[in-house]
Amino acid sequence: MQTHYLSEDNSILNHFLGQIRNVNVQHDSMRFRRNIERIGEVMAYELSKDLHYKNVEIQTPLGIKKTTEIADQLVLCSILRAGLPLHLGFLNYFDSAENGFVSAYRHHPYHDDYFDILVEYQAVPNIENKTLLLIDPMLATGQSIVAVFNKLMEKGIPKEIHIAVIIAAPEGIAYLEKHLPDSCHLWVATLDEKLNEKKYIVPGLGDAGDLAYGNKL
Ligand SMILES: O=P(O)(O)OC[C@H]1O[C@H](OP(=O)(O)OP(=O)(O)O)[C@H](O)[C@@H]1O
Ligand SMILES: O=c1cc[nH]c(=O)[nH]1
Ligand SMILES: [Mg+2]
Repeated sequence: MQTHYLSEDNSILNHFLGQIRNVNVQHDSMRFRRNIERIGEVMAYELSKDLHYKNVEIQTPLGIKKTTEIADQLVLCSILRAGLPLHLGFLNYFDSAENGFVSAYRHHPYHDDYFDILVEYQAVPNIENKTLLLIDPMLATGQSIVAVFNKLMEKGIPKEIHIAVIIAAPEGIAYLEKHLPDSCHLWVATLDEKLNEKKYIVPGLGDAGDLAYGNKL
């Protein structure tokens, strides 16, 4: 797996990342969602440098300009709920992409310390031979992404696969390296220290889904 880290240079990306982490700012849920969306826009721009392009000629009012356009057929697929605002950011830039949505949640069948991932809802277009962007803001254990990835592969084999996350724990990256094909690209906006005993990312930001959409039962 080829992993790309996006926040190593100074840029406006770090400003948005600071706001989604900051306990004095992140509880403004409209700003939180908008910042996640803005991060999606920055990530889409960075990822676009790695796509394939075709030559085109554009007719302007005064002449013809030779330029390039994205040649790939993109499918954006995000994991509910927290993937929604990040998905929107990617879609703002990749506006002709097809879109898929898959649910995944941590299910605690016995006690708080054990969970498995349930993938129930799927609304996904044909991904065969296309460029799949799998989108989720948080890569903690990596189990949600791998569970969703395995479900998606039942539907077809994409030509290329990019996974885009905002905050990643080293444990999650190691899990993806073990369970996903080597050809996958992983795009990480920022790398954190570790997971805590509840498998939350430290320092992380807390629960991305709750911050975006409120607490759930
Ligand atoms: O790497 P993992 O250990 O699988 O954890 C990461 C998952 O946790 C979050 O979703 P969550 O389960 O909180 O659902 P939500 O978006 O509905 O809040 C996040 O958006 C990922 O999908
Ligand atoms: O730190 C974490 C881990 C899983 N899900 C989140 O939203 N945050
Ligand atoms: Mg959550």
